Amino acid sequence: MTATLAIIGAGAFGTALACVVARRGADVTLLGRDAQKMAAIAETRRHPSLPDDAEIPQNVEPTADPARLAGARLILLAVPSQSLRAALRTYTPQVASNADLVVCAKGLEAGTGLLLSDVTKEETTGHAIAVLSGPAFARDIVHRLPTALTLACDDAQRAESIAQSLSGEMFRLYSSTDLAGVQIGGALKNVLAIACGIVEGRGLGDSARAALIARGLAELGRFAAAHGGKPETVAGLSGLGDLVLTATSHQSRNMRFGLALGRGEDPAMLLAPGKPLAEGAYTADIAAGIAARKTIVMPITAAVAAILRSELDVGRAIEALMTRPLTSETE
Ligand SMILES: NC(=O)C1=CN([C@@H]2O[C@H](COP(=O)(O)OP(=O)(O)OC[C@H]3O[C@@H](n4cnc5c(N)ncnc54)[C@H](OP(=O)(O)O)[C@@H]3O)[C@@H](O)[C@H]2O)C=CC1
Ligand SMILES: O=C(CO)COP(=O)(O)O
Repeated sequence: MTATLAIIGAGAFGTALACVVARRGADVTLLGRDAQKMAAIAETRRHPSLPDDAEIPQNVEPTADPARLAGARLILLAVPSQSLRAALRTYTPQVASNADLVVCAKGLEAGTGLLLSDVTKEETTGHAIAVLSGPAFARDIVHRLPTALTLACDDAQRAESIAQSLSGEMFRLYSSTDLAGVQIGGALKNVLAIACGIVEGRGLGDSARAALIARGLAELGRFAAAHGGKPETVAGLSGLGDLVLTATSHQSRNMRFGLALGRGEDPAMLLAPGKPLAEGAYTADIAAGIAARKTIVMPITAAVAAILRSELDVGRAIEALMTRPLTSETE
């Protein structure tokens, strides 16, 4: 089988995306880095991070052989944000020069503060680069529950054609040209989900959560605007949509991470190797640094970053947020 679609990163999301595309009848290469794990997925047609009743279709080829990327014309990048640059360096030499690349991770790069599309641009030449983001848990996707996400690319026609080729049964993609706005929504909602988890873990009530979502969305909007993102993107699937999902569901790893912090667990222990991925724990510090340099008002993001650096305890953070000078809601 030579698949024209390949996914780099065989975690929960990469595998769910493989399932959705394969159900349309397309052959899919699912590339992971651990040959043993990939052989087990190929044998059992199950993924350890997905429910047992989610069978991986036979037209998905789980493999650890990068040579299998050669025939693909559309490649989804579904590794965690901080692994993206390394994965691009390892795998893109095997990728056809006319393949389109779709970034599916949600974060900013530590050290550079770059959007992941810009990391991809730096590490590749000549490929069209798109991003996929929006409210959808891997489990919901594999269970064929209705989901809607945004596919963004600078080139509107390319965004539409990639959205067409990935959309499937109960998996609906809307196209956009706002690469920055779509990525910033996906990255920052994880930080705000951690904040909402903290609020719930502390037992601060539903009113506090609602206030945090609204004021968090204002932060997300200011950060997006400073990077050229559009207000309508912030109000759409990849902004408000994903923020509401992640900040209110215990399925979210970022929300669960915040819950544990709110109950007093040590951030370092929660980030130890082998613990579930919480992208917002990295994004908080990166975004807070950018906000400080560019003077973007982001008190919630700054508080989450300070809690994670153990510079502020949760009680003091809440007190500081509630005693900030009163301002207009639109500032
Ligand atoms: N899970 C979800 O519901 C959703 C996730 N996302 C986003 O997708 C991204 C991935 O998340 P998710 O799949 O859940 O994470 P997981 O932790 O389930 O999986 C991450 C996968 O990436 C692999 N990986 C890490 N580094 C590399 C590398 N350098 N080269 C190759 N593979 C690598 C890991 O391999 P190994 O197993 O060998 O460690 C693992 O299989 C995140 O940015 C997340 O925010 C977006 C929407 C929904
Ligand atoms: O991005 C997601 C859903 O849209 C997944 O969120 P978590 O990474 O917090 O589980």
